Amino acid sequence: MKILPDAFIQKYQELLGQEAAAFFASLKEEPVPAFRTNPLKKSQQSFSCTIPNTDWGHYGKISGKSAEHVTGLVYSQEPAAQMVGQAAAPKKGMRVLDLAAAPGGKSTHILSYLDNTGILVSNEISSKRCKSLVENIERFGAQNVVVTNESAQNLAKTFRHYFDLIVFDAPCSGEGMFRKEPEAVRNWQDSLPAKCADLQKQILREAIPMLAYGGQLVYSTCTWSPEENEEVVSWLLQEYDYLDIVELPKLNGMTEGIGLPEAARMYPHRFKGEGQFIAKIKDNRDEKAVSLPRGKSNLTREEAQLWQEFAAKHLKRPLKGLLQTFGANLYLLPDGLPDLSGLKIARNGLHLGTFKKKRFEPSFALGLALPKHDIEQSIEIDIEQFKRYVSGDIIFLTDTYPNGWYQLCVKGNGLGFAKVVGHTIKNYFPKGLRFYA
Ligand SMILES: C[S@@+](CC[C@H](N)C(=O)[O-])C[C@H]1O[C@@H](n2cnc3c(N)ncnc32)[C@H](O)[C@@H]1O
Repeated sequence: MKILPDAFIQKYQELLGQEAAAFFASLKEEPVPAFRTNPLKKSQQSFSCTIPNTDWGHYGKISGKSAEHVTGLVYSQEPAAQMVGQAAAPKKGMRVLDLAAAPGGKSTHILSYLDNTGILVSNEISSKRCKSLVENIERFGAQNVVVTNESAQNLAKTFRHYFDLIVFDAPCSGEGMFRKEPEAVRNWQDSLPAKCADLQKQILREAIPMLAYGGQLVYSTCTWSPEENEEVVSWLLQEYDYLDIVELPKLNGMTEGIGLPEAARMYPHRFKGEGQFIAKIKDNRDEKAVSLPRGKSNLTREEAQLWQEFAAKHLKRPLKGLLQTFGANLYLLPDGLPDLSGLKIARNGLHLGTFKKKRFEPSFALGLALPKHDIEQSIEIDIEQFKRYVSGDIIFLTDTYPNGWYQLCVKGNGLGFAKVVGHTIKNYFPKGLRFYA
């Protein structure tokens, strides 16, 4: 790690008193790698080193080139960040907004809880960061998520009082990332926390109108500065008299917020992970249903027929939701969304495939999202074939299969659709994702 700024040392010396030495020593240690398994994938594996008090967390590193990563069975996320999704823990059927979502750690965790019920709007303001968010969401394989590329202010025009839960993992001074990202140390200045706090309050002000009556908000940062944490939460509670703070259980070495015991802090000398702050807030008003104009299907009769033919031949169960096209691409949106036409959309629900001159070609995303028992035809490939396939090669078959579309599976989980022609599987692994394993 880079040398800590003097002003940082002085600030945390004062704040932590006798604990400061242990805190500074922990910042010299290596970061703690970890991952979550994905309960949406039907072929599970057992991994060692479980993180206590979590449903899916494990300590350790999983290669980004492994079949487990590429099929979305695991998502790498350090242990303290895992506590944010856990604090949010949406119930099935909820409408959830992840307001600052890229690259997707909290969103994929939320999707694990929702279990393909309800709706997640996963939003990221930066279009560059949105790309990795979409990739990570697709790999995770959920059918109930839309990715938007918007400011909170614009989102609020569409989603007034809509979300049962909003997770705001705020842009922050990133002190908790000092061990993982040397740049966070380089960028730190004494004045940075106050600047970040101003932005956090502004975004919260824009986001609050999207909270449903009786809804919940989880606010988190990966920094320790009280300005961006307890002070922002206290401001929020003062500004909106219908918001209350909810007590978070202090697990695995979490500590209470400073002067705000309901909130949780994670320091690496106490909690095995990086730095994090979490607060959970509840709108204490009575729940009240709000009706918003709904989105509509826009398929032509020919498109609807081509999709139905494909679905009848290849899928064992009909997919539920709203079908919409964007150009030649067909998407499935979760039921119950308002009309999204005023928003910049990065992923309009589950990408089902593409219409090509009188035929329908299934997408990579669909083959990742569906479990093999929901698909008529699948082919299991071994690890050597997996390595060749992800590098862009075709696969030679020893058995005979009728020509057509098959879901490819590795270790039991989908790796997209591919076409069998004679004794070969043609390569449909997206060019932008190819690599040499
Ligand atoms: C801590 S990161 C989010 C990490 C993410 N939740 C995860 O778990 O993978 C904060 C995000 O806030 C976004 N951001 C920056 N300025 C913003 C703004 N004005 N409104 C909304 N989001 C913003 C950043 O682009 C960044 O992706």
